[in-house]
Amino acid sequence: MLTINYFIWFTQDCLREVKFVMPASKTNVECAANKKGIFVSSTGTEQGKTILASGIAAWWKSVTGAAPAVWKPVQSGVQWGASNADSYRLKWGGGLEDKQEQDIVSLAFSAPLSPLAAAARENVSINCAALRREGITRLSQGLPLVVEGAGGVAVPFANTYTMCSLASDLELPMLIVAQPLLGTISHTVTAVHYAREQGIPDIAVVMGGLAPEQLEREHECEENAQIIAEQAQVPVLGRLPWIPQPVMHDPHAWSSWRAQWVEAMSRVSLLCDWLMGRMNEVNKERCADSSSLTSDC
Ligand SMILES: Nc1ncnc2c1ncn2[C@@H]1O[C@H](COP(=O)(O)OP(=O)(O)OP(=O)(O)O)[C@@H](O)[C@H]1O
Ligand SMILES: C[C@H](N)[C@@H](CCCCCC(=O)O)NC(=O)O
Ligand SMILES: [Mg+2]
Repeated sequence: MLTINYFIWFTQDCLREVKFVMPASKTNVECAANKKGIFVSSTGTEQGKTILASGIAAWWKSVTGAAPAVWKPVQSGVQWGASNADSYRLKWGGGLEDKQEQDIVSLAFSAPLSPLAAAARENVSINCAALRREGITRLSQGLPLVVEGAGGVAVPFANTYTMCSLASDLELPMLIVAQPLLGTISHTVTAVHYAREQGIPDIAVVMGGLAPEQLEREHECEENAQIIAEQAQVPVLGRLPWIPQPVMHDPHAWSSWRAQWVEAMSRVSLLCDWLMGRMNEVNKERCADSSSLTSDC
C-alpha cells in the first residue's frame, strides 16, 4: 500500500508544475520495446470515448483472459470516486476492480475545461515531457495499453502539445469516435486530417452509438460513415452499441454492463479485428528512433 501511494504521489507530483516553470528539458527516455496499444480520441467531448475505452478493456479481458492496461493521462471536471468520473467508469467498465482510480488517471483537475485551461485554474501547467515518459513506462509493462484522451483530437495539455502530440510521441494508432448523425462529416474529416498532420499514420473512425430514440436514423448514420470513409480515406469500423453505464456504485450492475457490452461489441467485427491487430502486435520497428519521444512541449 505504501508503495502504491508513493507511486501515485510521485507520478502526480512530477506531472504537475508550478505555473510559468518551463517543462522538463530534453531527457533520453528508453524506448518501450514490444509496445502495443491504441489511443482513443474523438471529434469533441462527450462522444463516447470512456464508454468505448472501458468497453475495449472489458472485451479484451473476455477474449484473452487478461485485462489490458488503461490510462487516461488527465481528467477534468469531476471528483475522484464520483460515478460520473472517467477514472471510475474506466475502472468499473473495464473490469479493473483491483486498480485504484489514481492508477488509471494520472492528473485530475476540478474545472470542466481542457487540461490546459483546467490546470491553469489551479495555477499549474502540465509537464508534457513527464507525461510522455509516463506513457513510455506504461507501454513497457508488457500489457497492451488503451489510452483515453480528454475532449477531441486537438484539445491541448499545454500550449503546443495536444492529444495528437502525445499519441504521435507514443507512436500509437488512433481510434476516433465520431458523432453518428447530422453534423458529423465536417468534424470527423477535419479531425482525421489534423491527426495525420500531427504524425499519426494509423487512424480509424468508429461511429458513436445511437440511443433508442435515434435508431430510426440508422440509415443516415451508415451514409455518414460511407461519406467520411471516402472523403478522409480512412477506415470506418462500424457503429458502437448503445448500452448506458450504471450510475450507481453497484458491482453487479457493472458486471452486467460489461457482459452486455462485450456481447454487443463482438458483433462489430471490423472494430474487433482492427483492435486485435493493434493490441496484439509486437511492433519493434516503431522503436527504431526513440528521439521523437523526447522533444519538449
Ligand atoms: N455507446 C453508448 N452507449 C451508452 N451511452 C453512451 C454511449 N456513447 C455515449 N454515451 C453517453 O454519452 C455521454 C458521453 O459519453 P462519454 O462520457 O463516454 O464521452 P467522452 O467522449 O468520454 O467525454 P470526455 O471528453 O469527457 O472524456 C455519457 O453520458 C455516456 O453514457
Ligand atoms: C470536461 C470534459 N468532460 C473533458 C474535457 C473536454 C475539453 C474540451 C475542450 C474543447 O474542445 O473546447 N474532460 C475529460 O475528458 O476529463
Ligand atoms: Mg471520457
